[in-house]
Amino acid sequence: MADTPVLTLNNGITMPQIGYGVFQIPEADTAAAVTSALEAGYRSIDTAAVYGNEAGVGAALRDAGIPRDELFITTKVWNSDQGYDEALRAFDASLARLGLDHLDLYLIHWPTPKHEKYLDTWRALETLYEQKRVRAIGVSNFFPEHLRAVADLGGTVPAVNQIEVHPALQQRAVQAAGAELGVVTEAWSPLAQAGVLDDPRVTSIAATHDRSPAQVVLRWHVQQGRVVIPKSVTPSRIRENLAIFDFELTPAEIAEIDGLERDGRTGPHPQHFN
Ligand SMILES: NC(=O)C1=CN([C@@H]2O[C@H](COP(=O)(O)OP(=O)(O)OC[C@H]3O[C@@H](n4cnc5c(N)ncnc54)[C@H](OP(=O)(O)O)[C@@H]3O)[C@@H](O)[C@H]2O)C=CC1
Ligand SMILES: O=C(O)C(=O)[C@@H](O)[C@H](O)C(=O)CO
Repeated sequence: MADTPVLTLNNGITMPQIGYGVFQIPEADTAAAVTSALEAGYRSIDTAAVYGNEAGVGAALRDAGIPRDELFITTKVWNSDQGYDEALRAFDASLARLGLDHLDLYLIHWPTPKHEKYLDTWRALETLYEQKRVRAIGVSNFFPEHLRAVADLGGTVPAVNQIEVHPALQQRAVQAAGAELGVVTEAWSPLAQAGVLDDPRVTSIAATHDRSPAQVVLRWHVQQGRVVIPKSVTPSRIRENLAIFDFELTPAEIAEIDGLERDGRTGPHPQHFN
């Protein structure tokens, strides 16, 4: 297994700092893509019920024969399954598709504030956690007010908030609110779906280190303590994205990449996505 650094979550369990994301990989291609990732050394896989490819992830896991305790598998409850009973049922369906008997991390995919169900959904995740069917529970696309509302329930604090973060959208207020509560930030679309890789500031830093632009952007994330889950279906890129733990950006280089911020959201806005 590749020597991937881990972060310790607020319940004491560890999570690899890099994982492999499978959004937009068709179900028919998912097993092969995940197999490439596992062969490259990834042990953390990020999927979601709505991606429609949990069964492909499960097939690759079964074929790989890697001991279950070396894997870290995340999936997410979709918006239409929010609510206490609905989320419990959605969890069972995801586990069945994955062919697993427990998950490492289960996330509420979006707060969908209009429906006002995310607190009930959170209580369902707490039940699953208490039953030891999932090793950690968290949220995704939560703004500070959603995080605080969950924390104010007085039960389990989310271990992770998976949000869109990349050089063009840094979400510092959301990250700070999470840090205050002990919530690790996991960056989705960490490469801005490749939209920041040809910026001259990134390519110049990459040339200095004899690395690719993607490696520089992923390194910018991990040096700031975030988990990253880049997606690629290209085996050489899958390997390249994992090879980011043997070089270091200087504080000036980090600051230069910080300068790419431009409110460059690529996905839906959490306040309006239901
Ligand atoms: N919680 C949420 O709401 C969301 C979660 N996610 C999660 O985050 C993961 C990653 O996000 P995603 O939107 O896929 O975007 P990424 O930022 O990971 O970018 C993926 C794109 O970058 C390309 N790419 C990957 N590596 C390289 C490289 N080394 N050099 C050049 N291009 C590269 C890929 O191309 P190619 O595949 O052709 O190689 C693909 O087009 C998802 O798969 C999913 O797991 C994503 C969106 C929302
Ligand atoms: O990829 C995800 O995890 C998402 O939630 C979104 O990208 C979402 O599915 C979407 O694309 C809605 O248009």
